[in-house]
Amino acid sequence: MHTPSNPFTDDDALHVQEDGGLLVDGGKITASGDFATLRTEYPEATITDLRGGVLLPGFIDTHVHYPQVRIIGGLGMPLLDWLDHVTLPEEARLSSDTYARAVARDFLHGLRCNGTTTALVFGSHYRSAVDVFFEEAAQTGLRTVAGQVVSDRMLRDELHTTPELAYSEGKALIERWHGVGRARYAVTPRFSLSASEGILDACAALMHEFPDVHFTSHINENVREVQTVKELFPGSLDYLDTYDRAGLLGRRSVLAHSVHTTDRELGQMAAHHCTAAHCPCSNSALGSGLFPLKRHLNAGVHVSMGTDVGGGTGFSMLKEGLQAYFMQQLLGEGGLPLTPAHLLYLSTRAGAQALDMQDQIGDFGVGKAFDAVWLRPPEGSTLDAILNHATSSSETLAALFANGTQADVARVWVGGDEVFARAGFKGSEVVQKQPPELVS
Ligand SMILES: Nc1nc2[nH]cnc2c(=O)[nH]1
Ligand SMILES: [Zn+2]
Repeated sequence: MHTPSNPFTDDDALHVQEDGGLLVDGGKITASGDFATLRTEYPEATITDLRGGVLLPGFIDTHVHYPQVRIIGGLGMPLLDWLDHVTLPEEARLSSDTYARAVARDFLHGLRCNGTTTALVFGSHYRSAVDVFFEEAAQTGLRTVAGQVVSDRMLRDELHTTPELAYSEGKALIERWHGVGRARYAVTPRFSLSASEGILDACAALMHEFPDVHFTSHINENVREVQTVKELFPGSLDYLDTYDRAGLLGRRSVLAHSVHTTDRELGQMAAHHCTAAHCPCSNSALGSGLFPLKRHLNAGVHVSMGTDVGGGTGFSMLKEGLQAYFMQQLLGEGGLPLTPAHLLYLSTRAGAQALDMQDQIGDFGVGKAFDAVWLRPPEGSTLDAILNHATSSSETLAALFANGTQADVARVWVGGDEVFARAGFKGSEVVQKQPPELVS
């Protein structure tokens, strides 16, 4: 199942192929269709038998923090208290490369065992911890868009930098990592609350010098945060304007949360072709608010989804999709009722568009990379029972979002390379030269 078009504008966006096949060559999809037909057309192809499960495009998480994997689940505090008491002390521990490497491994494992194949990752404030992250990411084969997080006020001294250092360290990281293997770079001021105009200008200088890097930050997440930003930037019209004035907004800009965004800001986000990364579990856990999805879409703002680990509650994009659905339900008249097709789109293709990678990933179209997650619930599990009795593909997809967890992820590929296999599902155990019924 995949969504090669946008279900918010196309009622037939969900494509389902029962007993389908994908021909993969050099990591890319070169043909697709009915399995029996493909088998006849390509009799020499090695067959990976994925019956008994559902194959989806790999999930794309467009907002997730690598230093926060070990503090997931700090409930009971609003954003600014949670940052002070839980998050920033942990982020300061990444001054040790040894600690950073262990955290990076935990983080990357969390992504791939949940079926996430591409992520836009908030890095560390420490340059060396960002190097460590890219080194470890290269080992896993995942696609990552990541960058050094920069701030120069309001956090804690050891996490602050200067505009000069932010520029020089950012430049060195971009030259070392951007476009190397599956890595890309994102210029990442933490949020305007912890950024002077000088540091936003340093970020803009990097984006001017390297026009194809990405930009990401937070926006309008929490009422106290929004009020503080207003006081810190008296010359700006609103929160978005603090980034806009610096020249940071464009097609590759992803702004996380956008819960309390005004109509003026939405209009400007649309005009700049920015993406809002919706993080429903985090918004619920930190009590940030109910994301106005309808207002974003009506204004023409592209929306993707992120787990926001560790403000969020885990790496599962299935859980994130379900929470997005819940929150729209809770908004009543103001909400947008979401179908399983919307949830799949938000978890996959919408993320590819946010990263301007829609020509390479996000669906199973011919020419796309084979980035995929095979969901196969353990035999005897409740989800297994539900799927065995589902009467339509839409029911199946709804059940995956409502019930699916990490335990249901059996195999994961990026560019045709297997990056995760659950015990009992290692590649060789299910790959045959010929399907069993042809063996005499
Ligand atoms: N959710 C979230 N919001 C932020 N705003 C600034 N930093 C953070 C963070 O780490 N998490
Ligand atoms: Zn965040």
